[in-house]
Amino acid sequence: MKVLLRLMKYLRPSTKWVVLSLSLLILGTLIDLIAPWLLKEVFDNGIAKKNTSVILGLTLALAGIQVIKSFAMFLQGRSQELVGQNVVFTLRKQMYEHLQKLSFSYYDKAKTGQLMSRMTGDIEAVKNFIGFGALNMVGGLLTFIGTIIFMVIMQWQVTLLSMSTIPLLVFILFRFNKKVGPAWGQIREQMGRLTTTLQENISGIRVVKAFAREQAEQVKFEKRNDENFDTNMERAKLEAKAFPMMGFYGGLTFLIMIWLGAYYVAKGQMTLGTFMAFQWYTWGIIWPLNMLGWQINIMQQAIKAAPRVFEVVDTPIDISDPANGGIASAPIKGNVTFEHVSFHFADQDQEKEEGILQDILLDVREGEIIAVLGATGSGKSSLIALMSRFYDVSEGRVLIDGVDVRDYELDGLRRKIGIVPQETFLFSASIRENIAYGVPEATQEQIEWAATKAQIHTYIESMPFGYDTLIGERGVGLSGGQRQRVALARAILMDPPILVLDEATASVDTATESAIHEELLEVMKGRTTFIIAQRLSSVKRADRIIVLDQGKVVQQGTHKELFEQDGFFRNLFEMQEAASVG
Ligand SMILES: Nc1ncnc2c1ncn2[C@@H]1O[C@H](COP(=O)(O)OP(=O)(O)OP(=O)(O)O)[C@@H](O)[C@H]1O
Repeated sequence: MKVLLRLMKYLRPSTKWVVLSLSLLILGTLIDLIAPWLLKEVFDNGIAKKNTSVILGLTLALAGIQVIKSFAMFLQGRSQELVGQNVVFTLRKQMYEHLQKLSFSYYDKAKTGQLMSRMTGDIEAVKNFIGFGALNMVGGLLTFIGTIIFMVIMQWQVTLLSMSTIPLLVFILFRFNKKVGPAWGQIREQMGRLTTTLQENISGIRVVKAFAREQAEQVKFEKRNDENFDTNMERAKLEAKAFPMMGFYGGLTFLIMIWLGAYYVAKGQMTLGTFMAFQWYTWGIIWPLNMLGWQINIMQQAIKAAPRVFEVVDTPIDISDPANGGIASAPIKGNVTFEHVSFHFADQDQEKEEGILQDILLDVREGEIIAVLGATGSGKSSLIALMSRFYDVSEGRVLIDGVDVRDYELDGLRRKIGIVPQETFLFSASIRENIAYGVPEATQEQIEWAATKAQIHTYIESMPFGYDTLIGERGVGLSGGQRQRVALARAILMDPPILVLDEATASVDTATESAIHEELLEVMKGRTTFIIAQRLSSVKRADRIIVLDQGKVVQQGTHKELFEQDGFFRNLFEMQEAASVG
């Protein structure tokens, strides 16, 4: 009920269309109720009294109201669809906007397939109810009640006696509603899991093929498909049990009405016209009840689908602008301070697990080049993520130019930090659009300048369509290193005071890496740059190197200072030296 009430709130912006649709529905129902009455008059006042002008007049009246009804139903269908589409539009917009605002913590756990299924199938189920089922239910109810009233006025004994089967019909419907609800809940959930399996399979198809796991994947998918098939069959079984029974009791109503009606006509307690009208009216009782089965289906789907959408929309946004809107980021120069920073992920058990970062103290001057080294999983990427507020610190503060990052206007803060992430994501658009992603208004010269700095300009020029070359969603047509260079150009183009290169040259060969670093020297000038790297060759230009180990800074200093100390840095140096000699 709560879900339905919440869904009804989405109708508010379309109030005038809802009112129009309802009014037309009432008009259509009234016409349906008047038509059998006119038929009764044709028999009783036309045929019985052999009055042809009454017959003609009433037939014309019947035709007239049918024309009006057709027109009303056309308009009603249009306005009803508009109401449904408006609700879908608003829900989809709300969900998409909310997804844009949710933080990394949410996406760490979110399943893409589930989100896609909620955005499409679940919202569609809601639309079917709002834009079709709900109003039809109201229409059915009006027809049902109106028909009984008209019939009782005409001949109450036959009406009440022929309706003796109705309580049974209502009982069947009640039971059906109770059982079909959970089935629809399962079906919606299974559709989400099915889409997730499909999405993961397609995204990971290269791994699937490389490990020859197609057969196993097929089995996994089949299992999900089977589950969905079985639940749908269970639901169909419920329908198969309920609907024919309803049809049977409906038919019985009709039979009783004919039998009793004929009996009453024969006894002279009912006119032939009323008898004929009753045959028509009976459908006004049977039809809404039979339709109610389908309408319950539509309603239950919506009741189970809507909470899946609301769950996303209701997820609290944990990282957002400060309440006062935040400090403008325009003057940021690039001084970065980590002040006793500790960090753990939201789902970590703080009692049992150590923090990902522990009591980090770091002061980076504007324009300084800082290399961050450390073993895999030591917390390098996490440290950097705190600057852009991809996550918020658990303790301490991260300051940029002396201001806590949580006090800046969020978008502005992020635009001041150009990041080349470990994993490059390119959109299915042209190379130009991909490079200009952060600065869509950039000129061709600016884009080419950034591409040159990232050592990718010459390659782009050599492609048949140059900067207009379209790349697929995984950067089809580009190698791993080339993709990384496009991502590098994207960050450079933002002209940020703080630049973060997270293993940004890990996928390029050593010659290209050294060329990129030569070019980057100029780019890095005047910018605070964080270089996360495993290769020492990438960090040799750094002013200072910090070494992380299990979330703590264990070494800090210049190349020379660290080389003179025993520790991770010298070990790494010696290992890489040995490897290059070997
Ligand atoms: N979303 C997450 N939830 C929980 N733990 C996480 C999450 N992301 C990373 N971790 C853990 O946090 C630790 C630090 O990860 P981080 O990515 O910062 O390491 P890193 O030094 O950058 O590693 P690499 O060099 O392999 O990229 C790792 O132990 C990792 O398992």
